[in-house]
Amino acid sequence: MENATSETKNNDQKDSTIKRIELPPVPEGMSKNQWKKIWKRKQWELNKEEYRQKRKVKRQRVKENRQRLIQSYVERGEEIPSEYIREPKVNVNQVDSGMKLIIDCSFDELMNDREIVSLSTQLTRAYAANKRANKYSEIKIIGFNKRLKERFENGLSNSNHKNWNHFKFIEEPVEGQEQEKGNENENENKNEGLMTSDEYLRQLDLKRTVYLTADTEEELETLEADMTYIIGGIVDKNRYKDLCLNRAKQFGIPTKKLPIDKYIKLNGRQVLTTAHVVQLMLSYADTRDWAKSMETVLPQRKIDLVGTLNKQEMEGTAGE
Ligand SMILES: C[S@@+](CC[C@H](N)C(=O)[O-])C[C@H]1O[C@@H](n2cnc3c(N)ncnc32)[C@H](O)[C@@H]1O
Repeated sequence: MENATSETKNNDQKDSTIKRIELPPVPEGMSKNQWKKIWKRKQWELNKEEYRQKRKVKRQRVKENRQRLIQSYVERGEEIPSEYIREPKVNVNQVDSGMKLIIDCSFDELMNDREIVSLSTQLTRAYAANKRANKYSEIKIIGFNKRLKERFENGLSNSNHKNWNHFKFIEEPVEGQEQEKGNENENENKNEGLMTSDEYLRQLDLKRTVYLTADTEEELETLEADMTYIIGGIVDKNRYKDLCLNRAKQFGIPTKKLPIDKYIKLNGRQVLTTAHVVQLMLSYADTRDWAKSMETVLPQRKIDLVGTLNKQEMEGTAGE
């Protein structure tokens, strides 16, 4: 044990790659606490790559040790202790949030190939988040066609997306293909069959549906069970302002924006990625705490820390 401790100490001492700079004097108009937080973040930014490397090496070491240990139990014919058996990546205790989410992916022609790949990755993130959430949501992907569908069927063929739990891909019929209803379709959209995204949006109950968009005035204050929230499935680097707002208007669907401004201050525009919005909704459905959800879901670089702390101090909204 002693050896292990001194080895760790030596490793730390040897680690000259981590740059540490003493806390400079507190800038005027800022509290010491605020400054400390900001300084900590700056130090982290400075050493980001080194930390990433360290984490990678450590993960590999832990993995190898674990495999060696397990192997030794197997070779001795002994039962593997429960602490070495990995928890499944599924949250077995999760309950239905009652909230339904739709990701509207009807924007193929507005994205380039890289953006399609990015959107597919975001959908896999949304699925992973839903699997782990304490409160899951039934999530439907509408407008599933063209390059996105191709990406899942070729590039991501191992993802087994047709069998994802609580996640349905509603395929669009391709031209000349007959509309299927019922169970014949072997993919997961058993009840809906093939359906265009427009058809899907048209049959929604407008009183129980909200299209989320950053381009509207009204804020989403809380989430209600039995409501359907639509999120735009597009990666557009802010090229198409009002795109989803106009789509919602076209179908008479009420629109709301996330109450970001009330809780945190963001660097740049308040337009989030599709995956972050799904994660935020799942987190809020569980915690009922916007500030906490935003701080855990959104990347640090996106949050303006000083602005956020000032805002929360002034408005008393931290953890509200
Ligand atoms: C990358 S954004 C797409 C931006 C696109 N220009 C549009 O018109 O929505 C992905 C989706 O996340 C949701 N979203 C992003 N930021 C949001 C916000 N601040 N409030 C509500 N929804 C937001 C919207 O549904 C949006 O369509």
